[in-house]
Amino acid sequence: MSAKVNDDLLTERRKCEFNVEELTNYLDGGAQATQNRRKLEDKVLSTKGLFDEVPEEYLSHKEKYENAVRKAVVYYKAMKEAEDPNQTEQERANATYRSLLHAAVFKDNSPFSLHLAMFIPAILGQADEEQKKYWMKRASKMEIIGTYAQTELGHGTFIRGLETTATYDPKTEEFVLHSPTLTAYKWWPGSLAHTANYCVVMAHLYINGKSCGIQPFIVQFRDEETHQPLPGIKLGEIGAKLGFNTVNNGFLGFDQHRIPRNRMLMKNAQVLKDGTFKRSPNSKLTYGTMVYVRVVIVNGMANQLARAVTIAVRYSAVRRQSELKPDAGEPQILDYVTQQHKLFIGIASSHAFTLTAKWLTRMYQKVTADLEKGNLDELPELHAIACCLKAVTTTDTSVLVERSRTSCGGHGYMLSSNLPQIYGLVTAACTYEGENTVLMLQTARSLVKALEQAQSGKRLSPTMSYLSEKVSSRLKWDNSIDGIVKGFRRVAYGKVESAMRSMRKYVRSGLGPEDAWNMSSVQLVAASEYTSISEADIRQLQDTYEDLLGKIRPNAVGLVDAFDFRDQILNSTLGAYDGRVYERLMEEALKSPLNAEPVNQSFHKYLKPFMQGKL
Ligand SMILES: CCCCCCCC/C=C\CCCC(=O)SCCNC(=O)CCNC(=O)[C@H](O)C(C)(C)COP(=O)(O)OP(=O)(O)OC[C@H]1O[C@@H](n2cnc3c(N)ncnc32)[C@H](O)[C@@H]1OP(=O)(O)O
Ligand SMILES: Cc1cc2nc3c(=O)[nH]c(=O)nc-3n(C[C@H](O)[C@H](O)[C@H](O)COP(=O)(O)OP(=O)(O)OC[C@H]3O[C@@H](n4cnc5c(N)ncnc54)[C@H](O)[C@@H]3O)c2cc1C
Repeated sequence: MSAKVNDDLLTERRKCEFNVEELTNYLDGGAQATQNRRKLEDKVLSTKGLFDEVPEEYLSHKEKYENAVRKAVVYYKAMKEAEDPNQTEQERANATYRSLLHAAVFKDNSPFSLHLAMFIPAILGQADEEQKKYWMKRASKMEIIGTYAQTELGHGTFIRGLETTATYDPKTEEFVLHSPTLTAYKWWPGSLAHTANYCVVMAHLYINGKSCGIQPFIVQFRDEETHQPLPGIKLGEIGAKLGFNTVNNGFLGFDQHRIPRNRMLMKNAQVLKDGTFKRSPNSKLTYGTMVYVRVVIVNGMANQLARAVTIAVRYSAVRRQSELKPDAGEPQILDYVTQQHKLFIGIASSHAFTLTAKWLTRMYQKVTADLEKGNLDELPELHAIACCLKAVTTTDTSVLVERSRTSCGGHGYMLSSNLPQIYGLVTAACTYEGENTVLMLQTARSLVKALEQAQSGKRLSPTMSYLSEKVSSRLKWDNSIDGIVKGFRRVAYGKVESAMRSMRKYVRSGLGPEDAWNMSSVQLVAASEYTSISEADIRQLQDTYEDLLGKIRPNAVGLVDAFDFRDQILNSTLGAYDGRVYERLMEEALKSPLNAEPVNQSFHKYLKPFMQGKL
């Protein structure tokens, strides 16, 4: 018999003014896609051994990792077995695109996440056809587990400053990988410490003493039978972190470690047997895996934000507190306009990020197809837009998830609410795959070039076209949709123009271009933040903001129900569909090992002698 649903939630669901299932179908890409996703979730989540008897927050650092590896193998097998052979690749991708299935199993991400998120994409994007065929067979069957090892102890942002060397030895037709300094150690790659046995290493290639730039190499670093580190390889775990504590981020040092010539991934650049180096058509093609993951991150943010606001909105419908009017009883905290202001922007932003992610994914697929035909024309724009959207969506999501947590008061601070863990996951994305400030400056670099082109009369790409609009500074915009769009474009134009004017002022004062850039960089970052506003996203804005909040209020629970996250995926005492928050908070509290006995041994060992003055 299912538990009784909280009365307030029942009332909220009765007063919803739209068809929740229709919105769920829209978000999934159609009723069939919803059905496929639910079928996949049913199958996988019914697998034995996927869930923790003891909440993982009560395990040690080592136990958490070992438990996560146990679950990862069960989960991966369940996902493989659940695949519907009659589905197309696209249908399969759609079924997982919106699903946060892994979140039901891993509150703090999986030790396999880098294998799927970067190792396989790096092979697909950087290997030549023969290499792709061999390595994809092994990687897709999980015969090997890989990661992506680029960041070093001393360098993360500045890829051209990476110190790991790969020196070609034509006599043996091998590369010698070496970490010349401590700061050259690879540091951060997920799964690197104890899980993976292969990695794609980004290293500085030298041939006959000449630098050939940063190139990708596929490197085995653990024996496939014994899992022992190979000779010349130093490995370890980097330690406890704010989050990602089951991702097994590690360090790796090379000591003159030799690999065969065919282990350099040679889709873009090649090294022939005699050491002849054939350059890539564009050295930045080596950075392609990062562009791909930045695109994936935008969609990931939409889903994680939807999860957090689902928890917070449902809790806000159940929680009653304080007094809005005398003698009227305690209201639902969702009736406070401040609470609506905190949470409804999160619902809207999640939808905006979903639409943006779909648009960006289509752009990525088009540019990638062009690259296969040797057409690199739109690569710079894809890079600039991917940098901007990754930075803006991760920053906004981190702010909005933290706001969801604090809007739930003390219970939002409980790990059993899952809001702290979701925050830990999303805030990491402000740093990984390119720290956000650095990425915004990459976008700024493209904006400045575009404005210079516009001022010399050249045509601009669609996403930069606002820089060529002769927009009168005396523009009067009303609060119609078109007026708001025009307003954003005017502000965005003004910010780029102001940053550029500032740089020219510094150059006229005698500064070099690099120092002028640095002095104007705060303005340049601000100018980039406006690139991601596009007409489609803000067409829904209405005249006045408070009116809009009032219109959304009766539909708030319906809107988050439409995200269609099952309780196992929310993994939250505050966000369950039935709203039994207090019973769930108590159930989870009683799982604490400290509650196994009424008097803890520390009383007799320390407290009692201390209070009796005997310590
Ligand atoms: C909840 C979300 C789930 C998502 C799933 C994720 C799960 C996995 C979890 C964690 C994974 C994390 C993995 C990592 O973090 S991997 C390491 C990531 N590291 C980085 O991103 C490093 C960032 N740094 C850079 O990208 C570069 O150093 C740089 C900042 C771009 C600078 O590069 P460089 O110095 O070489 O170039 P310049 O600035 O001099 O610019 C020269 C021109 O090159 C163009 N450019 C630069 N990069 C690219 C690119 N990627 N593609 C195309 N073009 C590029 C640049 O625009 C300049 O062009 P111009 O014409 O202006 O000269
Ligand atoms: C959870 C997590 C998982 C990760 N997983 C991986 C992985 O699997 N594989 C991998 O290779 N890496 C991984 N990383 C590493 C990540 O890619 C780097 O942390 C990131 O690229 C930033 O580099 P850094 O940490 O060296 O910071 P730095 O590059 O030292 O930057 C430090 C600060 O300096 C500022 N700064 C640096 N350069 C500039 C500039 N040009 N202009 C203005 N400001 C600047 C930045 O804004 C930043 O705030 C992971 C990181 C995290 C947090």
